[in-house]
Amino acid sequence: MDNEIFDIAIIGAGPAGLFAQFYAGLRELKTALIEATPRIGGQITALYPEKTILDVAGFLGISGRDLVNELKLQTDLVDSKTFLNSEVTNLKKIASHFEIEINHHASFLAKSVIIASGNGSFSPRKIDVPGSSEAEQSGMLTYLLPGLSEVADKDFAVVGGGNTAVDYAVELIDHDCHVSLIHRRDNFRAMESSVTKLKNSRRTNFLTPMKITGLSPKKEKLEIELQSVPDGAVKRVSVDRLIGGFGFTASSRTINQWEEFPEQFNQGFLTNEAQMTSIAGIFAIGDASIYPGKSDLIATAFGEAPTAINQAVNYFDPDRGGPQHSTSLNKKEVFKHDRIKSRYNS
Ligand SMILES: Cc1cc2nc3c(=O)[nH]c(=O)nc-3n(C[C@H](O)[C@H](O)[C@H](O)COP(=O)(O)OP(=O)(O)OC[C@H]3O[C@@H](n4cnc5c(N)ncnc54)[C@H](O)[C@@H]3O)c2cc1C
Repeated sequence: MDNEIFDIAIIGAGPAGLFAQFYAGLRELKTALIEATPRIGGQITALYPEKTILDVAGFLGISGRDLVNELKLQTDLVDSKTFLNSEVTNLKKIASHFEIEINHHASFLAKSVIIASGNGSFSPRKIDVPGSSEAEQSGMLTYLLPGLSEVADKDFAVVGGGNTAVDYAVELIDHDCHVSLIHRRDNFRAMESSVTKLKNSRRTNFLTPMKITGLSPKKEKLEIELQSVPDGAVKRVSVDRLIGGFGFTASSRTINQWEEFPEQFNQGFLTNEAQMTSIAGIFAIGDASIYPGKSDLIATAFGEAPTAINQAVNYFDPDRGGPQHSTSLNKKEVFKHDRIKSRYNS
C-alpha cells in the first residue's frame, strides 16, 4: 500500500465505516477502509451478532449478523479497498496529505481521513487457566457464538455471569443445543427474563457456584475442570465447545498516541455540523464523534457518514460540487459488479 494516495481513508469497519465506504463509492472516490481486527462489523460483530436490532430504518428487525452481511453486500457494489488486521498506529500530516501508518510499519497517504473507530479496538476478556491457550488453538474454546445453523444437539458450555454469557446461552438453547452455564456465583447480572428462560429450559445445566481451573482438549471433546467455590470439590465435564462470555474491552490506547490528534470530549472526537474535527481534513462519525445532542446509535452513524464524505470532498476538491441524489446516478457506471450492472441494463 506504500505510495498510494487515497481520496479518503476510513479508520474502522463498524457500521459507520462500512456505510461511509459505500457512500464514498457512490461519489466515485478512491477509498481505503482500514480495520484493526480480522472482521468487519465493529461492536455488532464483537458484542451482539445474534441479537435483533429494531431501530435501523427499513428493517422490521434484523440480527446483527444479517445487518453486517447486508452492509458488506452494499460495499461490495463499489470500487474500494478494505484492509483487515490493520490497526492505524499513527496519523500525521505531511504537506497537504495525511500519512496513515498501519501496524507500526506500512503507510499510505490520503487527502482526508474519516475516523470511524467507535470506542477503539476490541478484544475479548480471556479465560486464563492451564490449558486455555491449547483449547483456543484447537478451536474448542472461542469467545463468539459460532454460526448457529448447524449446532443443534451439540453440547456447549458458556462461562460468565453477565449479559454476554446469558445471551449466548439463550441463543444456543433457542437453536436446540445443550448448555452448561458456568459461573462462580449463583446469581447472574443479566436480563432477568433471559435468566428465567434458561432456568425453565431442560436444555440448560447450571454449574454454579463454580470456577474453571483447567482445560484439556481431547480428541473430539474439551474437558473442563471445575472447582466448587464454597468447598473446593473438583468436577469434570466434557463439551463440544466452551464459549467465554466475560465480555469485550475496547481500547483507544493506540489512537491516543497518534501525532495528529483532534480535540476530544468524553473520549469522543468533537465534531462540528460538517462532522469535521478540530483538525481540518479529519472527520469523525459514529461512536467516535461527539457533539451536543449526540446519540450513539447505528441510525445516527448512517446519517453522519454521507455528511462526512460530502464535506471531505468539499475539503480536498471544493470545485467538484455535488452531491447528487442517488436516483440520478448512472448505476451501470457506479456499481462495479456485472451482476448488478445487468440489473440496470434494461
Ligand atoms: C450490546 C449492544 C447492543 C446495541 N444495540 C443497539 C441497537 O439496538 N441499536 C443501535 O442503533 N445501536 C445499538 N448499539 C450501539 C451500536 O452498536 C453502536 O452505536 C455502533 O456499533 C457504532 O458504530 P461505529 O461504526 O461508530 O463503531 P464500532 O461499531 O465500535 O466500530 C469501530 C471499529 O473501528 C475499529 N478500530 C478501532 N480503532 C482502530 C484503529 N486504530 N485502526 C483500525 N481500526 C480501528 C474497531 O476494531 C471496530 O471494528 C448497541 C451496542 C451494544 C454494545
